[in-house]
Amino acid sequence: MAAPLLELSDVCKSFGATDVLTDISLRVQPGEVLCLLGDNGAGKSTLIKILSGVHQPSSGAIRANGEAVVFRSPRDASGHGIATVHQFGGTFPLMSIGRSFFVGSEPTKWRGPFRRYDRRFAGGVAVREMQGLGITRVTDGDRLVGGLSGGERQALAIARAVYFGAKLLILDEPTAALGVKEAAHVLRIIMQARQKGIAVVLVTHHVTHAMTVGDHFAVLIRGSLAADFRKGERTREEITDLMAGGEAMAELEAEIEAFTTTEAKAGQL
Ligand SMILES: Nc1ncnc2c1ncn2[C@@H]1O[C@H](COP(=O)(O)OP(=O)(O)OP(=O)(O)O)[C@@H](O)[C@H]1O
Repeated sequence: MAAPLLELSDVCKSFGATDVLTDISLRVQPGEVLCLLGDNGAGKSTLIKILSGVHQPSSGAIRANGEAVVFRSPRDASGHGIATVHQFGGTFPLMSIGRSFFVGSEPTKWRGPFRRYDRRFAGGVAVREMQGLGITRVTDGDRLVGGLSGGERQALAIARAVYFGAKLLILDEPTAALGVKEAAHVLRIIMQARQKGIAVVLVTHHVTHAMTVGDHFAVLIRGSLAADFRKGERTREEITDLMAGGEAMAELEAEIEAFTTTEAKAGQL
């Protein structure tokens, strides 16, 4: 079997005296969707910041395609084909779709002192790539990003990452602020990326969304890897329990049961 696209071995991260991640070992294979699950504060953001070069591990190792790597900056990670898309697509509301698609590597036309940003080319490519992801309502690359819906912005950011050669997409809560239809569309786009052999690390609180597209699941509890399993190995209830730390859900159920019993007794008096 080929070396994993990305492999973490015993990665730990502390901020001062606070241990945020402890001994995280994980593998991401090409064309697989790894869902990173966990309650608030479990360490998901810290872990994806390590994968994307924003933070460096305090200890442990990272390998990309079997070779030891150190991501000192997001640029290092993107040099290895790792692209992160944040909740609102990380796009610029006051920029046109074309400009936002090419920001940092604007295409130009003409030469020497006449060299200009090629607005038509940029807009055309951005629209074509978004349409390729099923966003057919966007037909004008000069439209402002601010006028796009949340799902369309996610699609723009994903289309951009794929166009520039991402091999691993990190999607941070991509469906959190979306309605049902838009969320479904973003999940479809994730499946399209997967079909192209792109790996996806999907951070989400939505167990249903994770179960719809995930091949591989990692659950973090208080900075440790509480479970690492593949599709079909756990039920929805087991995953929800794990995410809530198990006892929390059991306690809540017991509380609700006690409350219902008391209410029922009071009603009988
Ligand atoms: N720079 C930092 N300095 C100190 N502690 C930090 C820092 N960054 C994160 N933490 C702590 O690490 C823990 C994990 O935070 P993190 O943001 O990674 O969790 P999360 O799983 O992404 O949570 P959420 O789902 O709420 O975004 C939290 O207790 C947080 O306070």
